[in-house]
Amino acid sequence: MPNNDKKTVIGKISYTNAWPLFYHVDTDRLPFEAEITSAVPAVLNQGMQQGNIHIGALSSFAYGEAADKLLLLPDLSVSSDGEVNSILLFSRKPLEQLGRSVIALTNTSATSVNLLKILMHKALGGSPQYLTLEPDLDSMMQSADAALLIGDHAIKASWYNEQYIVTDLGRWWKEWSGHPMTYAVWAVNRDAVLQMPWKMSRIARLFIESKQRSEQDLQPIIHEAAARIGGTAEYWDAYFHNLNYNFGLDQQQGLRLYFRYAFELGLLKRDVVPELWIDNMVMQVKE
Ligand SMILES: C=C(O[C@@H]1C=C(C(=O)O)C=C[C@H]1O)C(=O)O
Repeated sequence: MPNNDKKTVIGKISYTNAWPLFYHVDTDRLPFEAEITSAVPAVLNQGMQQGNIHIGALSSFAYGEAADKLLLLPDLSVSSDGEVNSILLFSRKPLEQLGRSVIALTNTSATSVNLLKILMHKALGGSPQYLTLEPDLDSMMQSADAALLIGDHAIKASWYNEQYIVTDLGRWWKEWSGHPMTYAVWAVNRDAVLQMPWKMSRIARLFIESKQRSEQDLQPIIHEAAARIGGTAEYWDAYFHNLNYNFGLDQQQGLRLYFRYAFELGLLKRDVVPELWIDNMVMQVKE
């Protein structure tokens, strides 16, 4: 249970895709102590589920697993309406031939690995064998017919890959389901909301302000991404503009459907209806 006297901990996705919602978050502006912990989604998911991180970003699937402990913050997500460009399945064979194959999954993700399972099962009628491995394309492909990578690992692999077929999971999901896909959400611990609501809403405001400043001017983020990860400014400009950082009705419905399919396949224990924390009130997303 979060302790009011302890430092508030904010979870930050280390992948570039989430930068616009974190880039301008400056905890020095807060009238209380808060620290940011930056990690790949799988690590943040655990921290949020266990209550060691009070507020921040996590895989939407991990929110679904712990919806009884967490509430969603409104208007924040990492989503795409079709191609995402950084959730990629690299394969030796075309998709249709992967139904009985061995697929290596990155150990950094929760949403995308379960999205792949849903698509493989429901869209393709397949039941591959899955292995969870460190996100390294070459070593993953030594023990599998296909490999799923996300985030900067997927982006870098897409730059050097010459031999594998690449399937974009955002595009596959959109073509099959007709909906956008939400990969990351921003959530807050329910106990933290009860114990320190004003601190939590101050931090939630920092995310919204960061999003607004990023919308006004993406240039600093684009240039830092090119300098740190590689690639051209044009690449990053297109990448960030393609992602959607809202959590509107379209995204909510897409996520609700994803949760339903995950429940039907036994990947989630409950059929989760996302709940938002808005103006100190808890609201269910519209069905
Ligand atoms: C768009 C992406 O979304 C990410 C995918 C996640 C997952 O699969 O669990 C979690 C957080 C997001 O940052 C990406 O990593 O490329």
